[in-house]
Amino acid sequence: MKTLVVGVGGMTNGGKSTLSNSLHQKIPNSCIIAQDSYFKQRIRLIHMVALSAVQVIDALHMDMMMSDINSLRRDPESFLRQQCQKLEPTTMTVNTEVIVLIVEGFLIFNYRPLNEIFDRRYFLEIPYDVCKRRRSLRMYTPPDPPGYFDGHVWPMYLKNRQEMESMVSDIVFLDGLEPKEQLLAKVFKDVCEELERLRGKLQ
Ligand SMILES: Nc1ncnc2c1ncn2[C@@H]1O[C@H](COP(=O)(O)OP(=O)(O)O)[C@@H](O)[C@H]1O
Ligand SMILES: NC(=O)c1ccc[n+]([C@@H]2O[C@H](COP(=O)(O)O)[C@@H](O)[C@H]2O)c1
Repeated sequence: MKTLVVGVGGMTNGGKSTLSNSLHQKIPNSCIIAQDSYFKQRIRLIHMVALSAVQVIDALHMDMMMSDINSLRRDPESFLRQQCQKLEPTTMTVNTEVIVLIVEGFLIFNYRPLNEIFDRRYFLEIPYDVCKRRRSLRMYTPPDPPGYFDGHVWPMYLKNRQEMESMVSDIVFLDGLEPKEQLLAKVFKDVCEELERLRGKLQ
């Protein structure tokens, strides 16, 4: 069984989870692995002053994330049977030759081993003021302290983005201001075309 791996990256509040969940709903035999589920526990509990450390790849258990992704690619059926509590609810029937794995997160393109396995890469971007407003409406654990967005989140986004652009070139940038339905239609069409190509190759 072949896995088509779709990366949905982007800045905080760019709309990654929204797009990934809608894609998952629309694509039979798909599942999501979200980078947010791999934050280190120590970082979650850390005192506010150290929150800058949260915006970097070292704050995440990328080894565990890779291990889950590799297990899923090796044997989707048994992986999903074991992990169904941990992953997003799945529309998987598994009875297929290709499954679509949607990997979403704010630093998915900043980790080389993960980067290498994507068949398609998308990056959702929104302007500074929209990002700041959307983020101010969200409640994180731990919550953002005052001044956190301008002091850490935005500067680290700029730094991580620069690093990403020096590492990867074939990213499709998406305007996160576009209506959700429009973004979904665009990516869905693209993924369907890729699936057709892949199925053609497998025959
Ligand atoms: N295309 C869009 N247009 C307007 N608002 C959006 C869009 N996509 C997501 N949102 C909103 O932005 C906020 C953050 O979306 P979310 O998908 O959780 O972002 P991320 O996973 O990138 O942090 C949510 O309130 C969501 O409803
Ligand atoms: N889910 C967690 O355990 C956790 C822990 C620390 C920070 N965060 C925040 O999550 C953000 C990334 O997620 P979004 O891209 O969904 O905003 C980071 O900017 C970080 O501040 C999440």
